[in-house]
Amino acid sequence: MASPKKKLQGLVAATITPMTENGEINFSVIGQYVDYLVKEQGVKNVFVNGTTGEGLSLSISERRRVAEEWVTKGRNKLDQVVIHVGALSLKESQELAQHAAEIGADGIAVLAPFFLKPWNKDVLINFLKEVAAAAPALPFYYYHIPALTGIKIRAEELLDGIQDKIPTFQGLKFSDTDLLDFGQCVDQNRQRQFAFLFGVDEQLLSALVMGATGAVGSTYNYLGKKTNQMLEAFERKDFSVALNYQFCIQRFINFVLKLGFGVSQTKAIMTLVSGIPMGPPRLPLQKASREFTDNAEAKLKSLDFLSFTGLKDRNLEACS
Ligand SMILES: CC(=O)N[C@@H]([C@@H](O)[C@H](O)[C@H](O)CO)[C@@H](O)CC(=O)C(=O)O
Repeated sequence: MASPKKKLQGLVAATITPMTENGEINFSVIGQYVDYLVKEQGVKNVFVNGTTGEGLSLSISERRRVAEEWVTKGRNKLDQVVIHVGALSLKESQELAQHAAEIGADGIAVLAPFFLKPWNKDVLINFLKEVAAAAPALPFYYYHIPALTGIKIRAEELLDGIQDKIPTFQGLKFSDTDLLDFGQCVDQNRQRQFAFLFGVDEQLLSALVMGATGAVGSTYNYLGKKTNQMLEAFERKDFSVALNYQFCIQRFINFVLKLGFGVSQTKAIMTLVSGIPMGPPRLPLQKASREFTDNAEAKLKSLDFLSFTGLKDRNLEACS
């Protein structure tokens, strides 16, 4: 069984994989990226090679190198580095899981294989179990993201008895809006010390009420500080302040969702806010348009999410 080390909690940034203009991974900025998350956003956990990190668009050797870079650069700075090792091939997933253990990662996460699909819970568990067994000392997280995998097996069902099959099972990364399913995962596992990590940033407050112990998301790369303020307000039971923060964050996410928001746009926003060049995404994704970035920048400024003295006086819709 995995050593019951520190529980993964609080905000976890779903990391972006920085790329150069010609589509190669830009390893050279990852150290700077770690410092930015810790110092500017107060985020000390990362989820590497997931959706935001374009993990499934990288080669296996690239995924290994990205994981190594985050573990190395995060040493003594980050609390936990969790590596997503899901793949369509069980062998590749096992190789990545073993590699994560060798380099000293703090945990692994796996999503459901989504081309040749597991059609029921038992088959999916068998797949996850084989991957987890390749890294028997590492905490294992299931990455539930049905809108992208097309696997609709409810997380509640999957969690039922999961530790009997996967002794290293430590938690769930729940990237879905079904709060009934999420709530039941928490409710039915109260006796267990699982981490329940919510993955829909614009709905995090509702998930905290349901018992989320943390959150993994793309926006914590650049809205980590604001979201941490929401978590702090929730902790001290100042719910109206927490709601105010959530509404503010929603105003931004709602705005960009209407423009068309995904990994490419996350890269553009993060470049703008952090000043660290994240580069373009890899095909089949397309670079965010200039128009998108300009609109996102104006919105960030109007919400006071990006320092800009010009608007401060009018403070159109600033959040505090
Ligand atoms: C579909 C998707 O990309 N969801 C994001 C959210 O953080 C999402 O960007 C945010 O809630 C805005 O909708 C995360 O759940 C993804 C994630 O954690 C990952 O990159 O692994």
